[in-house]
Amino acid sequence: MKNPPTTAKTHHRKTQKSAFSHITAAAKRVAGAFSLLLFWKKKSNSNEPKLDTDRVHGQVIASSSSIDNSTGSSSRTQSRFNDSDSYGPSKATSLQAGAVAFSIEEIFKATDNFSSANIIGEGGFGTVYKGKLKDGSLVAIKRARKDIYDKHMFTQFKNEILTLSKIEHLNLVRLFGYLEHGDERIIIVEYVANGTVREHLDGTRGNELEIAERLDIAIDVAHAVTYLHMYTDPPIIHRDVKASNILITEKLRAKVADFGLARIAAEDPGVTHISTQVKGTAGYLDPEYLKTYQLTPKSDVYSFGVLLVELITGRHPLEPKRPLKEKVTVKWALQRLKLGDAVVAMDPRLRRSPASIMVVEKVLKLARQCLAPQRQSRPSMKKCGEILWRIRKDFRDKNLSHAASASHYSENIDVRMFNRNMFGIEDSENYRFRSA
Ligand SMILES: Nc1ncnc2c1ncn2[C@@H]1O[C@H](COP(=O)(O)OP(=O)(O)OP(=O)(O)O)[C@@H](O)[C@H]1O
Repeated sequence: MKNPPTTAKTHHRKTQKSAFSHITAAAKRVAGAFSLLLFWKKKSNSNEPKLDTDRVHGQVIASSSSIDNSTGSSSRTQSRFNDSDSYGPSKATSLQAGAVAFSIEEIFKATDNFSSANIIGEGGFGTVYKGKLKDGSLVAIKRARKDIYDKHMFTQFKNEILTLSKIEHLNLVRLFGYLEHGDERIIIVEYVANGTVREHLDGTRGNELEIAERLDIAIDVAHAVTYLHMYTDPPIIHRDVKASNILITEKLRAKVADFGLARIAAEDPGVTHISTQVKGTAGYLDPEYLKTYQLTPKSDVYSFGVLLVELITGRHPLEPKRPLKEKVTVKWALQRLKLGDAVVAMDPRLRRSPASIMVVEKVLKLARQCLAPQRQSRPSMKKCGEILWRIRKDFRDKNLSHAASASHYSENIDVRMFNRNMFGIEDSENYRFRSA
């Protein structure tokens, strides 16, 4: 891989800790930790195991009503995990004294008192500001909307930040820290200058990504998520892989953002999933996760499949204004693939060439695997990265051979031009006749 997963602070999990201690630690860390970011809706009173869905800023929160929303853990989760806390108060306090805890003065200074001139976005969590820290580093400062404040959840979220702030990967947006001050809840992350993949695909940013750039972005995302699945300790399931969570650098490389929905995965190899509320974004949700509430890394693979289709078609996963057959983009695109005319699903803004059409077909084939209804049939994220690498190599090879034959062709043209000038041959028919 071009960017092999590396880190200074996390390690490949080599040691098999006891299943119990891992699950216990994971459960406490994940229990409801990210509900704040989701604008968690208040508890359902029903004990019927039904699926409630709610939509906030395009996000869907679907939860079994047997779930205890105050902790964010399901009854099923609780039966698997107990309540001991690996981040006891003293440990948390000592860690909070580190770089992850910011002061309000630092944030005021960094954002020029939350000047509207520094606003760079608005999301489910609240307003996002661009800021500059004392040491000159640029950061994105995410200020929670006050109406979503929930102290209990934020406390747990802080614990999660302690874990996530240790994660470093070229293709992951670095989480620097947080601030809790009065009714302010703020998260500080690495600033990424060039908008989101969605903005680029929508044409509101940049000059429309070319197929090679889209391929690079897909590879970057595959690396980032592979890293979360395989090389963090404990493993992490992102849970919200989507085009608007992929930030783009000035060099058009991708960084996966928004660990707001991340879950620490169960590490015991015997535990294949964790049971949890269904959270994520409409159009990206793994159908098996929706059905069973069981979250595995393959749920990210499913969302990644949707992202691949987005990159190829340029369309949003759900396109309500389109004709019936085209409303669900993955269905439509995979149908075109099945009919042998994948090129119809190709973003009309992409340049058509034998090489780019080949990429479209191959990437859609990979997307089809990622979108398999049964998670066992989906490839791992690592495998996705490897397949994309091969596709990129094939693309480059094909481009090279195309360029070589084009230069051969242009040499012939030069000869023809020379002949035309020398022999006064005016039209191609004559040329063909005379040169034969
Ligand atoms: N690290 C960052 N660097 C630069 N810009 C960012 C960063 N994070 C967010 N933004 C900008 O702020 C916008 C809102 O981001 P945010 O993560 O709050 O919401 P979202 O992911 O777009 O939506 P949702 O919260 O509903 O998933 C983004 O679309 C992006 O333009």
